Amino acid sequence: MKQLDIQGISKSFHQKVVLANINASIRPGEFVSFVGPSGCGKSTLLNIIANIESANDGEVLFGGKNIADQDVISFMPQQDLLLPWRTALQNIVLPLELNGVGKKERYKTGAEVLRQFGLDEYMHHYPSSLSGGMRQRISFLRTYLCNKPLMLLDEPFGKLDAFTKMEVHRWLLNSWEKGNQTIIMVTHDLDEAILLSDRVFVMSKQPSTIVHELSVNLPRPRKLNMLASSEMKMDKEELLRILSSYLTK
Ligand SMILES: Nc1ncnc2c1ncn2[C@@H]1O[C@H](COP(=O)(O)OP(=O)(O)OP(=O)(O)O)[C@@H](O)[C@H]1O
Repeated sequence: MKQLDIQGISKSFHQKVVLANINASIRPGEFVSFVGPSGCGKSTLLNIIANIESANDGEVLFGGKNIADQDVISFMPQQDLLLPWRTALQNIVLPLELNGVGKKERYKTGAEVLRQFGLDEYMHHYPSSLSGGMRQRISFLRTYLCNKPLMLLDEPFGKLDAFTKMEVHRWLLNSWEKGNQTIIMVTHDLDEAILLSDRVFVMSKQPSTIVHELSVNLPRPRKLNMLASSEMKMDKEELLRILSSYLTK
């Protein structure tokens, strides 16, 4: 059963073809990643799914209907877009506020997720006094608290050090495996793509299309120690082989 259907998406900027006929079907509750060379159009594809950019050709359907007509997406873009006049806590509770959740309840929820992320000490800090990695985690939590059926994440953890990234991966796996949210993530980190995803789509250089689809061999529930497993190694070798063959073309 498919939930999200990306059908024949093409996109050009100034007569230059960036995306050329992208097709992918994603099941409800699936976690998929897109990887590919820098500048191949991964963010552009997410922007089109989120209806921030329009495609020149093709359409994106959710449940068989145009996704642009439905309120089903939460989106974490590469730039954190935190509101500078709001503290970390006030930033992450914004989606709850927009959904009419009362002040006491939204601050309680916000404080709890900040605590789980080890950021409670910074809850009353403004974005300008936070590190890039902290801002990225706040931005992720704000997106997560939108609680929509489809979450789009554009390089969500690229600024985190290895240790913090592991903690966030553990948290995300745990919370996502309990729910039924569909996630599409763009990342440059192949270990991250394999550890978290059900499938990894590989995109080629421009004009970019999907050149490979890896069905990840790791069982669910995923654990961080699977990073050292033979299945992980096998999947990573497959991705590296495909990526390197397209990089030289
Ligand atoms: N609004 C725009 N106007 C003109 N060109 C654009 C615009 N947005 C993106 N591009 C171009 O489209 C191409 C794809 O950009 P995009 O940011 O989608 O790539 P990406 O794969 O996400 O890159 P990275 O991995 O480095 O983040 C690039 O050549 C970029 O310059």
